[in-house]
Amino acid sequence: MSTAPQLVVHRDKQLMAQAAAARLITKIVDAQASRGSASVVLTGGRNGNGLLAALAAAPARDAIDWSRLDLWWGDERFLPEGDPERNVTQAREALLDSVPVDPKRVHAMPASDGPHGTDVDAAAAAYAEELARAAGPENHGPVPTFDVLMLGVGPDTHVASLFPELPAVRETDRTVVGVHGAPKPPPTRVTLTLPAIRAAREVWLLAAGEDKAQAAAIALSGAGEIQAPAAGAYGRSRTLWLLDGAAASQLPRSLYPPASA
Ligand SMILES: O=C1O[C@H](COP(=O)(O)O)[C@@H](O)[C@H](O)[C@H]1O
Repeated sequence: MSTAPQLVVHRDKQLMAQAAAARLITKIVDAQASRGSASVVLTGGRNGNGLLAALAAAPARDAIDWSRLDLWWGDERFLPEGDPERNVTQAREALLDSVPVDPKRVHAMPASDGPHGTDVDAAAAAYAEELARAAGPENHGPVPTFDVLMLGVGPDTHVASLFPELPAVRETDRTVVGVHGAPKPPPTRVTLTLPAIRAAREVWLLAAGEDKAQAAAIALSGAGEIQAPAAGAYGRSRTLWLLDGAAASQLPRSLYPPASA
């Protein structure tokens, strides 16, 4: 069942990143207190990396027990290990190299020079198996119930590497698929599908900047998920859109929250 999106609009991009980082710290600490460990799905892109950099700079990051945190990715650019365009490379630079994460709990998606070579479909299947192995009987299907799954919203309404009208956004069975011919470089990618995204307790969509304004307005105004993948991303208990004023500037007034800062 879909959860109705809740919106929080912050003054600007920097404040949004800092507030989202604070929110994430609290979520992780609470999950670790109640379930022993936490699992978070990271996103690539400017807003996702901005949040990670804000988290790295937040003194409260030390409240997290980094050894009891599983990190997954919503998508990956299928490039060689260490390529600066890979989402995991950027996450390492923004945050992961400066905190004591357990390397065994950092579940990066495969690289194009990894065990599956350039076979992106095999790489996607391997990640699906890794997720299935991590899912317990208490979870809802072949992926763990992630505590928080974050998605940067692209200017064309894509989330993860689910681009409008491409086959990946139509997938209803598999949890991870290879993407061929993505309109944003690089063309070959690995992505979670909508069914995997919807297994998360909370899905947070990040949209900051003027170039996200139209995408946010379309996705939040009743568009279909095939044409606007962001519209199909929701969590089991909560779907939260975190925006800045610029990204919220084209939202219908009926959606604009009364007083957020
Ligand atoms: O390529 C990607 O783009 C989106 C959005 O990125 P942004 O720079 O426009 O914020 C991101 O969510 C995705 O993870 C990434 O692979």
